[in-house]
Amino acid sequence: MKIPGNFFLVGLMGAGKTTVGRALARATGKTFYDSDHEIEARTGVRIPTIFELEGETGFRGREHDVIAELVAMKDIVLATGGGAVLNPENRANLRRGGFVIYLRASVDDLYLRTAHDKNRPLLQTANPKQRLAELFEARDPLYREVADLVVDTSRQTVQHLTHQLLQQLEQKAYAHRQA
Ligand SMILES: Nc1ncnc2c1ncn2[C@@H]1O[C@H](COP(=O)(O)OP(=O)(O)O)[C@@H](O)[C@H]1O
Ligand SMILES: O=C(O)C1=C[C@@H](OP(=O)(O)O)[C@@H](O)[C@H](O)C1
Ligand SMILES: [Mg+2]
Repeated sequence: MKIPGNFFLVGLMGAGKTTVGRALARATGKTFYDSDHEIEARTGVRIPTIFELEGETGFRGREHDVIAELVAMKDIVLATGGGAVLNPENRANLRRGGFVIYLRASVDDLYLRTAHDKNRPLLQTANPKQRLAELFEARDPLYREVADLVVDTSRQTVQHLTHQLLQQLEQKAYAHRQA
């Protein structure tokens, strides 16, 4: 069954937005985008380099512009960066442009999934688990504010999550305001 519209994934670092988003795009026949990958493709440098050269403010400006462009496209799956929801304009753009899925996970799981990775500048601190807990506290309400669907990803494989999402989206997407 072809499910109409765009799907946008939000959630913290390590929630699986990039991984599940890619699998969901493949399963639905939609085109996959990742706002971080798009920023890297356009600038020719990795995310940590943008943070070094332009600070978080510079990165957020680029993220805003990329998201504003991508939400206007048709039939895509977009994995956003974990901080995309901080900007009210991004939140409005995401809500306007498609069906928003919040991938949720425990701080323990988020930590295990991101601990090895040096490409997340916000977690290069003395206590990354504590940082994740603070970000969870600050952002969970914002993810909930934009979400049409909240999915708990803890102790679930990417394959199972994708299957579960497909089932729920087939049911819900038709009733969605955008359909
Ligand atoms: N449901 C899951 N179970 C186990 N590992 C996962 C799951 N989802 C993602 N991962 C792993 O966690 C890491 C971060 O995933 P990623 O898709 O980059 O998250 P995000 O884009 O939300 O930051 C990757 O190594 C990925 O393979
Ligand atoms: O949470 C954040 O503020 C960020 C999350 C990252 O994306 P992922 O959520 O895909 O890791 C990336 O956009 C950047 O490092 C900032
Ligand atoms: Mg990602």
